[in-house]
Amino acid sequence: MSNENMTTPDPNTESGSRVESQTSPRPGSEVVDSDELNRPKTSETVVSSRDLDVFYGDTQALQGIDIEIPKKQVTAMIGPSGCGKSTFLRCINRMNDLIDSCRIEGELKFEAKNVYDSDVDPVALRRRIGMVFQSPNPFPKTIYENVAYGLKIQGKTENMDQKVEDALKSAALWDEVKDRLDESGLDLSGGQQQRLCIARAIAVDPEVILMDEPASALDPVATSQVEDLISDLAEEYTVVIVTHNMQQAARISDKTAVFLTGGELVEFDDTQKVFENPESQRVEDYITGKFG
Ligand SMILES: Nc1ncnc2c1ncn2[C@@H]1O[C@H](COP(=O)(O)OP(=O)(O)OP(=O)(O)O)[C@@H](O)[C@H]1O
Repeated sequence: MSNENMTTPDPNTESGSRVESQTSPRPGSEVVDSDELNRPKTSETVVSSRDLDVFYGDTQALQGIDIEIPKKQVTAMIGPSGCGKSTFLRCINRMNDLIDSCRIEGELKFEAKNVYDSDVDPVALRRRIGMVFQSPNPFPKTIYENVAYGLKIQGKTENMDQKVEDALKSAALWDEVKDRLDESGLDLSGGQQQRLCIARAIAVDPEVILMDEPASALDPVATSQVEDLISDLAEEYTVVIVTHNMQQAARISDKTAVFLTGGELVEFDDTQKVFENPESQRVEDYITGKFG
């Protein structure tokens, strides 16, 4: 993904939000454990926060968030509308810097470094922590140029064709577009456009990919393709995904963080544990659809 895109919030991340209605069976019935996802468990933490508070003006959006996000796994953030999921996601690569009223207290580390230290360059940070938004937002350029753009910005132009091909293959899009690389990215279907945006994000070889409801604008077939892709991506990258869809969190994530109203992180654990045997009654009530 280009730096421009990574630093430009898509307005759609802030709008059109909805909580998917609960359907039977309970989301936990679809939990797939990490072994089935073919991901070895790692205890290495890549992103962590300690006592993180976030305010928009006088309104507190997140309260005292402590979390340790493991490397090369999928971590899902779920919870009712307005509980602060997107706010937390945007803290990780400092997208909230773009919001004047936003103030952050506490610690948020990427690897060993507090990302809010004064010597951290947010643009450089966003090269290592890419982002994919709710609505696919390809540039009005060719498919090839969409993927090559970030590489060009970074001056990584050697073996460009191969890098573009590799990114499109990693995004499970190559076979569908290899004969039309010179066509506009905007001519692709919605699901293809979202995979193109994922290819754009991974072309610059980030370590973490943040995804804010990446499938919510897609039809069921495209959603399923993107879900499969997210699972595959975790072999190479750390993925943090915000989703309103609890079944989706249960299907594709290793870890689940449940935020509840008031900006509290109420539970964070293995996805299977959260959906099948949560510690908190409030989480149990939320995932069984008693509120939210
Ligand atoms: N730019 C902003 N300015 C002021 N308040 C904001 C801003 N963005 C979010 N908020 C407020 O912060 C709180 C958390 O919002 P956030 O978007 O992080 O929640 P969310 O859980 O992602 O919600 P949703 O699921 O509806 O997308 C909400 O009360 C919201 O109104």
